[in-house]
Amino acid sequence: MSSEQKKRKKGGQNTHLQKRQGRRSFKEDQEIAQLEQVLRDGAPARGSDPSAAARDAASTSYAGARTFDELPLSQYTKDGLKKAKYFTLTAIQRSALPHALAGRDVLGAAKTGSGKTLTFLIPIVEKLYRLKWTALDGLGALVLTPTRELAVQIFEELKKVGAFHDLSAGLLIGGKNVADEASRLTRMNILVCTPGRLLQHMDETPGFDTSSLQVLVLDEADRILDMGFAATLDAIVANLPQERQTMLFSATQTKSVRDLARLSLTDPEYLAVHAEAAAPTPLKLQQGYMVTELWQKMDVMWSFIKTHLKAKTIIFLSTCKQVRFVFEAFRKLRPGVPLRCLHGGMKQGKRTGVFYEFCEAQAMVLIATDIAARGLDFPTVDWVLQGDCPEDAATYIHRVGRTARYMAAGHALLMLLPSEREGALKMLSEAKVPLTQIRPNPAKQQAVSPALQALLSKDQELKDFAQKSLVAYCRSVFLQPRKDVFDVAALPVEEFAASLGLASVPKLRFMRKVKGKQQVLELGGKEALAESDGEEGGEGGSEDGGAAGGSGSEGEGAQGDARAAKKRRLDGGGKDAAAAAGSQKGAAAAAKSKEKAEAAAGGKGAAGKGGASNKRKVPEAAGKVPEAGDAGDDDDDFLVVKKRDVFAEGLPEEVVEAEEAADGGKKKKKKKQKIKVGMASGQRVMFDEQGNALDPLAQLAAEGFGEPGSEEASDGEGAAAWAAAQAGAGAAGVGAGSRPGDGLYVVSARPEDRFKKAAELMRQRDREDRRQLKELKREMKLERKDRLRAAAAAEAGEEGGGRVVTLGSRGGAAAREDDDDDEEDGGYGGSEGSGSEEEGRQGRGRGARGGEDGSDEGPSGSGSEDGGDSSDDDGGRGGGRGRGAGAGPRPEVGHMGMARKDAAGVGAPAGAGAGAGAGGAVPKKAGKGAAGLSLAEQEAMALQLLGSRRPWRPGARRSDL
Ligand SMILES: Nc1ncnc2c1ncn2[C@@H]1O[C@H](COP(=O)(O)OP(=O)(O)OP(=O)(O)O)[C@@H](O)[C@H]1O
Repeated sequence: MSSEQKKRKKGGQNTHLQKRQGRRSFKEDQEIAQLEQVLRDGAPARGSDPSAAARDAASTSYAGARTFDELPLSQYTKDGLKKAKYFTLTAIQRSALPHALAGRDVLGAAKTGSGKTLTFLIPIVEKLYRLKWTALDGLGALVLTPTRELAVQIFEELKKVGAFHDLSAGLLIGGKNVADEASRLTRMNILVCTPGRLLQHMDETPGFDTSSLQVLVLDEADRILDMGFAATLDAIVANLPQERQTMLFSATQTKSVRDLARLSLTDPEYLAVHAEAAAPTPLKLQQGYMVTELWQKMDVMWSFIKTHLKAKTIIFLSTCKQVRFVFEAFRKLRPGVPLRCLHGGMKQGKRTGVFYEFCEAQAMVLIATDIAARGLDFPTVDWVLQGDCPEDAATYIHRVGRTARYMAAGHALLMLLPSEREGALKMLSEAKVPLTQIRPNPAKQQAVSPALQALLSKDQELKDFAQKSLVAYCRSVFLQPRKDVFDVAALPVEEFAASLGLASVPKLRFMRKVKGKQQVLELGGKEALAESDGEEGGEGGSEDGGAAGGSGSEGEGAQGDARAAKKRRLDGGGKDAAAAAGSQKGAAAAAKSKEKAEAAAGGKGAAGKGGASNKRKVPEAAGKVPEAGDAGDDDDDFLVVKKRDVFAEGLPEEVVEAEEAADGGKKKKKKKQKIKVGMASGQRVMFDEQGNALDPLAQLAAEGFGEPGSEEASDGEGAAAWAAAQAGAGAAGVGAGSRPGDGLYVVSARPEDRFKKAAELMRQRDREDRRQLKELKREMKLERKDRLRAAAAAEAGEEGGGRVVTLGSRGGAAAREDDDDDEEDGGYGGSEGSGSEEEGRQGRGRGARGGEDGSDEGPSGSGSEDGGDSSDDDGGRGGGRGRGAGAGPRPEVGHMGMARKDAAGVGAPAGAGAGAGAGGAVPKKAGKGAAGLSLAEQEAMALQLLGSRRPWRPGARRSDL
């Protein structure tokens, strides 16, 4: 190292040391002084909306700023924003940032996807910068979020905003090793965390000091303030200094004075930028609802998926157990689009993997609980389908807010039971949610129940899932506090069970049949809960929170609270529930016939076949049911009844029905292509280089069976046969003799011999295939083990302090200084870390696509199975061979479910996944052709081949002969 370099390095270290001691460069000091002055002099008037102010370049006021450059921000923050391509402010940023930068308490409310995250991250980073915060100053800011995924997402955004700052940030979420996290907490300046884990550290980690905290942020504030987190939050706040800046953000903001008092806000600025808007949901979001009988739900969801194969969709269901069952069942039926699931019962690594995978997918269906309802910024989601009615309008707004984010458009469809229709529509219209009724297109509806029945009869685990799913759903309805919407007595449980593929209804102790109708027992809340908990083997549905009345913890470590809250609610609400259900009986019974008639009209698909009766008629022909090869054609056809704008009520019902009938009739005539799932094809199908299916004999011939020069031809028998054929081929009935080198084929004279030989050869190849497949599986198993080991190592590394990052790449010396720690701890420093992460993401993305390829191209082949299934098993990190992607050398990258570009994920996945899919698949057309030929026909074809004047070459079509 030259002396100049040494000097520079020393200088850099000195600078870093100075910064650690709170000393800044002269330039930074100057900038900070200037910023302080502008913020003081130009602060917007209290109670004003800065976005309404006109921008005056001459004035010192920064109210009315339209771009980040016009705000009094440090150059480091401006550079970070520029690097992340953020230039102009969104509405909430225009309104709230000027107040927040001035250090005021803020209550920000704005529609989903409108940029609230930056609105609180920028002031945090700026405040700590202006205070010349250093590692020695400890914790300066806390961001609380209700879910782990949201915390991860905010942490990523923080890395962008703070890319050029010298601040350390950590991610504290449940599911990690607390002891390891503890060792590093003291070094953190900014923490993004879920409440449960933070409180745990406050209770258990010696030296975790929050006394100098400057900023507290509650993202999804109404959720954190609600019953589920109440006790946790109160305990956290009790540990924080009174004097601090507090900011609350949500699309559905709380105004409850009681809530705000708990946080001791000081003269907060309430900024609700879309309060006057016609709707609380994004403008470009098209929203519809569909009335569906409970027993039609599976069909409708399946049909929706099958008719939106190219879309990116989130399906929300009430409970973990429903999500698990629907995911597992649909996955086995291979709809033709990758499926993933997300719920609180999953391990954290898997959850994070699915989160990133769904972020990157082009077309995918994510089946999720309300754990995914809030804050998650999945790019380009096309559809949000709510399979179960949300517990309240806020949940509805957050769920649909996963689509149509920022400037994008999106679609949302809500499925309502006839018994929920009136109450839910009233609840949503009070919240000003614009909804239009949509009817399913009967011609596009597919019944899935027969396939489910078949699956469940063979798969005990899936059957258990189905039973638990049914119980969890009924219980969630039973526990819903809004009795004007949810009526457990109105649930047609038997028909529902049949629609899930169950032969009988599992025991529901909280419901009892009385005179053929299900009625809620007049049980006390606790009793009901105890019974239903016991029923599910103690696997409480509390993790699903949402459905259980909104108090669930979403698996965030506040389960104690959730359970307590649930019990409280039940104590007070159980009897109410029973009473309400009782009082609803009469009205419900009266309303039911009308509702059912409407539902039957609305859901003519299955109902059309099943009639308008309430009784579930499970379609008889199991073959009719969804198959991998079934058309998943035009998006929206399922929802758009022909010649009808479903978002604008139009044609009279009779006309539509007539059209539907006519259409349906036509469609029925079309014979559907089927692949017999699970049935052995009995035939090997081979493909030439162009991918054309070849019949076995042709393939054998093409590959040189009996060909001169080949083993067969060169052995005595082959040569003799050739000679014999030359001499008197006609006598042998072959007539195909030719000289070696002509490219014609010489075979044994007797067809039986030839077939015997061919059969033996095929058997040999089958054996070889099986061996190779076994080998492949073994390799994949080893890979998976390696990956798991790497992931475990990464987790262990990361658990050593959650995720930690030093914000800022300019402190090169700092980054270097911390490098050792970062490696050891599974953290990573500054921009280098994010760079490799980006690469990793790409790698993993490709891996995923490899899996998709495998899955899509080989519906029943081994390749597809390896690709599709195992990708799910692994938390959906790509499929096929591409799954090796997870094993990157940097543990932190592995933990986040991402792979490095140089890992197997790039080269191998698509090719391997697709290859395996194609190789193992039995495409219908080819399989049928081969299977359909009798021995004599095959013989005739062989003769035709053998008698051809032109040699058969791989790649030649049969018609070329
Ligand atoms: N000023 C901006 N310019 C460009 N894009 C932005 C800007 N601010 C935010 N975004 C982008 O808009 C998207 C939504 O932002 P964000 O997640 O902060 O929304 P939100 O209001 O918090 O939504 P939710 O209520 O669902 O939590 C993100 O992808 C973000 O990168």
